[in-house]
Amino acid sequence: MDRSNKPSAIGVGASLPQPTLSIKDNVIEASLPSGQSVTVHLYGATVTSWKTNGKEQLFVSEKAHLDGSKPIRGGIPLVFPVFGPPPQNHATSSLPQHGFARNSNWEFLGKSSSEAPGRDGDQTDLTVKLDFGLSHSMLTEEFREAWPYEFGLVYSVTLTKDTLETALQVRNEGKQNFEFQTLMHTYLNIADISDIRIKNLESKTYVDKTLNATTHTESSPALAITQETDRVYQSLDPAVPIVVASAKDDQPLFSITREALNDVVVWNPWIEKAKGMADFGPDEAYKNMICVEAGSVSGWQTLEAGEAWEGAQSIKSRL
Ligand SMILES: O=P(O)(O)OC[C@H]1O[C@H](O)[C@H](O)[C@@H](O)[C@@H]1O
Repeated sequence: MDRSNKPSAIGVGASLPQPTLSIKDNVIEASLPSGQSVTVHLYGATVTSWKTNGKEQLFVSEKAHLDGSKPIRGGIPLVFPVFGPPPQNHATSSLPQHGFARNSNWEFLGKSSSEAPGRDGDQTDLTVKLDFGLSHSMLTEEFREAWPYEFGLVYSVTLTKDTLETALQVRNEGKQNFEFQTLMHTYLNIADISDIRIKNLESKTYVDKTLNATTHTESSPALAITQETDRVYQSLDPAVPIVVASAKDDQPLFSITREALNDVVVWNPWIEKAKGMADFGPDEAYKNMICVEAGSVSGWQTLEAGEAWEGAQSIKSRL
C-alpha cells in the first residue's frame, strides 16, 4: 500500500486523461480514466459504491437510509471509537453501538492524484485519493459530551485500477490519553453466499458472538457461511490476505490485506436477523453480502496526548 502523495507528473501540460471528481449533495464521487469509481457520503465518510469494470463491489441495502438519519446499512461504515455495544464503566459507555464516526457529518479535505508504476514497465497507473476529516468540534453536542476527548480523524479513500484502500489516522489533539477501537465494516457484494469460501482463517482464535461470546479455534481452511455468523478473529498477521474465494473455481473474488488492523470480523445476519433489521432489504439480500471487517477491536488502543495512530486495509477485487 503506497499512500505517499507523489504529485502527478503527467497532466501538467499533457493531454493524458485525469481522474474526475464530482461533489453533489454531500456525496463525493471520483473516477479513474480506466473506468473505476468510488462514491463516499460525507455522512459517516461512508464509502457507498466501488465499481470496477462497471461491476459494483460493495453491497448496500435497498432500504439503507441515505439522508443522515441513521448509519448507512452497507458500503463501508467506519466504526470508532468503540466496536459493538460499549462496555459499562468505560469512557465510551454513553456512546451508541459502534461509536459516532458512522453517524457524524465529516468534511471533505480534498482530492490528490498520484501515479503508481504500471504493470508493464513504462505504462503508468493513476490512483486517486480522497481525504475526509472529523474532529471533536464537528461532533453533535450529544456526542461531544459522551466522549469529551480532543481528537482528529483523517480518513483516506484511495482508488487504484484494481484496489480500494481505506486508511484511518487517529490523532490525540488533547491533553489526556484516550482509548479507542476502530473497524472498517466492509459489506462485500457477492452473487450468492453459498458460492463463497473465506480463506486464511484456519487455526486462528475467534470469539463467536452468536454463541455467548465464547472463544473457539477455526478448523476450516475455507470457511463456508451456512447460518448466522458473527465472529471476531483475533491477532491475525495483517500482511496475510483474508481471501473471499469462489467455491466453484477456488479463485479469489476479494483479497484483503491490512496494516495495524489485527482483528477481522466475519458477519452475515442470515434469514431471521436480516428480516429483523428495518433498514435491511430485500429480505433475501443476506445472500448477496458478506461483511469482512478489518479492525482493532479485541482490546483497546491507547493514544497518548499528541500521538497519532494509523490503520488501513487494501481490498483487491477480481476484475
Ligand atoms: O446493526 P449494526 O449496528 O450496524 O451492526 C451490525 C453488526 O456489526 C458487526 O459485524 C457486529 O459484529 C455485529 O454483531 C453487528 O450485528
